Amino acid sequence: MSEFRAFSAPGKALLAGGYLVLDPKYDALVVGLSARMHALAYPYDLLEKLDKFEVRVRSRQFKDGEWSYQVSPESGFIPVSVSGSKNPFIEKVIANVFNYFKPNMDDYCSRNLFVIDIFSDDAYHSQEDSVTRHYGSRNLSFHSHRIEEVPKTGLGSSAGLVTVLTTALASFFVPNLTDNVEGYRKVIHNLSQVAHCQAQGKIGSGFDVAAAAYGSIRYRRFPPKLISDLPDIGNVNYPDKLTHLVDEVDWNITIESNCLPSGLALWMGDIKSGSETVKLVQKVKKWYDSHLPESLEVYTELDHANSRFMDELSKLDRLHNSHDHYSGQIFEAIKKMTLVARSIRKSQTRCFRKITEESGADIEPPVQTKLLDDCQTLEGVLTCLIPGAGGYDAIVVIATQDADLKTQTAGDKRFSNVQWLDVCQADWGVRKEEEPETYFKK
Ligand SMILES: Nc1ncnc2c1ncn2[C@@H]1O[C@H](COP(=O)(O)OP(=O)(O)OP(=O)(O)O)[C@@H](O)[C@H]1O
Ligand SMILES: C[C@@](O)(CCOP(=O)(O)O)CC(=O)O
Repeated sequence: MSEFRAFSAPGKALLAGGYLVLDPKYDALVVGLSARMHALAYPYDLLEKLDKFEVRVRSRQFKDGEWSYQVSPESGFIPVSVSGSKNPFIEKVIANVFNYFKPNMDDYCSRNLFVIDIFSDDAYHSQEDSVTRHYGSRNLSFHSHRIEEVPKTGLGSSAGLVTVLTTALASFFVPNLTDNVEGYRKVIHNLSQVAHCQAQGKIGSGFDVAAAAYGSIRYRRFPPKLISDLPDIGNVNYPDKLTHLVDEVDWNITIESNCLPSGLALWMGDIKSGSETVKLVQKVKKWYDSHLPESLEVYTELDHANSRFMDELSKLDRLHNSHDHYSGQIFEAIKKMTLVARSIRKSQTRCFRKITEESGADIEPPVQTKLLDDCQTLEGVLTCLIPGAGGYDAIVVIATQDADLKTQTAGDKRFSNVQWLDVCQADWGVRKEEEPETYFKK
């Protein structure tokens, strides 16, 4: 195989199931976004050292955005940095993809250098201190800071990176993957979950990786033990245990396509301040354990509201697919959905406010409740919510397709902290991008 090829994976917004989804008992709804992470894989190249592989990952939109690692079968494919700088997500992808495919040095003796360029769409990061450059047929932001220093908008950049990099790197070992991503989606997903979990310190539910791999879905997590039980990378048993986990083990996971009905639009507003998910999760866990059995009742109420929300969206989606979009029945269904969505939001707000007050984790602080209430007054809005872990990061508004929130909120002081991101729902997961040459700098 000697062709250039490109892949991309979507960002995410968790619309229902925050915190609960950390427990394999509860479902969550996550939508894939139009903002995507891209990987351009170059043809094989030759590295002078014939007893090693080298993976060179370049992310040129960020200062010092280049990471090179060498691996060899003798050392259990433990990546060794040769560029001096480290990126834990890239490192774990390399370790797992190599341990899974176990390439033989002899088969790759003149093809042992793998070069991959990463591009991320603008909505993932704050655009301050950046310049726009034409890159191929795209406009991309180039930042004057290193990746870790650029503020994120919370769209799941690490999950997108891990998933698209896993796909691109795997395409060196399985030539037919490029034209058959669908056939390898499960392997890509499972390997990406392992790598992301290891890089992140095993704290997340994996909903962001699942959305990067599959797009908009109803998601129920795998038992965390599946990954924590793996031996350390480098252990002689690691390759076999990993392969068994990826190919044979039943992950007991739910991944079902569940997207927003096509007549509705998702708006995502970035708020000019942020929250730290890890700290929020720690506080909520502590609250949950110390407030049983009452905390279980709160989770049960939340879960009930979340399930109703997902079911109503699915119902509306089915109706949309079987009717003319302007039929009276659709208008009636949207009107009904608006009422149902508002009662669901009331219930969610009551629960999140209670958790906020009792745990000290600002999941839905009063200013955010007020902002959501203000959004609710805008024309065409069905419902609004605080995505993911909540806090001060972002809001999501679900509106009819003709509602223009940018125009409605322009100059309105109530929304002065909100920056509407240029994203919409795009419910497909990782995929091949046609015309990889459109990524080349002219
Ligand atoms: N374009 C990129 N190039 C290289 N590394 C990246 C890129 N995007 C993300 N990363 C890696 O992912 C890290 C950010 O991951 P983190 O999980 O903190 O953010 P996130 O996934 O965007 O979070 P959230 O779930 O809140 O959206 C970066 O510090 C970097 O290591
Ligand atoms: C709190 C949690 O349930 C959601 C976090 O979502 P986000 O990263 O804030 O989009 C954690 C998780 O599921 O990984």
